[in-house]
Amino acid sequence: MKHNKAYLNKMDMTDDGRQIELLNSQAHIWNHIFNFINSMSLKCAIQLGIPDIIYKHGRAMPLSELVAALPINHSKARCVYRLMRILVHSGFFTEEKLSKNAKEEEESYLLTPASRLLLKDEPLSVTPFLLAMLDPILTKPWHHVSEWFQNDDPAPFDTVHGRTFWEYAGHEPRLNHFFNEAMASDARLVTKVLVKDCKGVFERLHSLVDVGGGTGTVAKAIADAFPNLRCTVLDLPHVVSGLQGTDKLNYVGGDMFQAIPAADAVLLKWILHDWSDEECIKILKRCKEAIGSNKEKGGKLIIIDMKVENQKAGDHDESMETQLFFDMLMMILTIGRERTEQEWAKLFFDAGFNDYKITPILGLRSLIEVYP
Ligand SMILES: C[S@@+](CC[C@H](N)C(=O)[O-])C[C@H]1O[C@@H](n2cnc3c(N)ncnc32)[C@H](O)[C@@H]1O
Ligand SMILES: O=c1cc(-c2ccc(O)cc2)oc2c(O)c(O)ccc12
Repeated sequence: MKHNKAYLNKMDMTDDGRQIELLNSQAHIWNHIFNFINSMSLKCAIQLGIPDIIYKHGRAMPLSELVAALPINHSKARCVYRLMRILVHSGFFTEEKLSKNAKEEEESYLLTPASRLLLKDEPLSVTPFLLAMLDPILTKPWHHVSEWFQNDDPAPFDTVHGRTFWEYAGHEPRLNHFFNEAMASDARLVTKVLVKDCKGVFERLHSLVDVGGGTGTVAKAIADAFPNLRCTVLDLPHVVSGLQGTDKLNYVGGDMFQAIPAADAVLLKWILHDWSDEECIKILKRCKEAIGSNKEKGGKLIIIDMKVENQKAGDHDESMETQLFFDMLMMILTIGRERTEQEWAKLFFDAGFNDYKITPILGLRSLIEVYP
């Protein structure tokens, strides 16, 4: 009889070893079952305004003062400590003991860098994304993934809502607004890095089209930072309708699968990960037509998206997990995916581009320049 290695290892194990493994496995499963408790506890803290209340307090905030400042029913006062305890554990607040009186001490809370990014008036706030992601419109599709595996819908979002994510946003002002606000807050963060650390990428350009550029946060900042550069934002008509351009920035409502206005460079930020390889090649071919073949004039495509690493056995690093989360998000909401360098290269060459350069400058995302 043949045994595989894992089976033989099990045979070698002592009773104690087997028991430890069993209990560890149970804990591992519990952590996965209860993962949603972290997101939902954070959502509750945001809805109650806890980060902003602690921020306004200006120093470590005692639990009793936090409870008094919260818009809650008095009978729930004792539960605030339990909510704060899990959020301290997950790194959103730090806790210190302050003396309450001569005999007693009391827990007091401070913000951490992560909760600062959740403040309402923080320009780079991730709160719009958190509220959008945890809204039932976007959580419901996750309950239908196995059903989707058995039908021929493009994504679980379509299974639940009967239309694509983009069609839904076009008809539901609430999702459209939430999503565009969330994208704009991310765009502010990315633009800060682009304008500071990637000047060379834009310096020789005279015109740029931001394809799927949303409400124009990135294009506006680039147009302001580079005086010789005129920018166009191309997005779906419901996204750009009513937006006012300037002499350096104009909005075009249209469809990137049909035509992209001509320019020295085309920017695609968080666009290609929404689409399958076939759709990406269509978009890339439209981009190539828009920039022509004049590499000397600086003609190029600028992509901001993730480059995922090939997963190795035993690889448990946090950034890999975040990239896997985004890949799943794209599968559930859109028909897209996150790609490895080999997958990116294949798309570029299949669409007729000649060369590319990847600069991993934006945390988990990269700036990819692609040349005709
Ligand atoms: C994930 S968002 C990225 C927005 C923006 N580039 C950013 O990163 O902040 C994708 C954008 O593509 C736009 N989009 C979807 N389908 C499109 C199409 N066929 N033509 C033009 N834009 C489209 C959406 O409206 C949305 O603004
Ligand atoms: O539905 C989403 C959500 C995101 C997202 C969520 C949280 C963040 O902090 C950042 C981004 O990004 C998306 C995206 O890039 C996309 O192309 C489609 C949908 C979503």
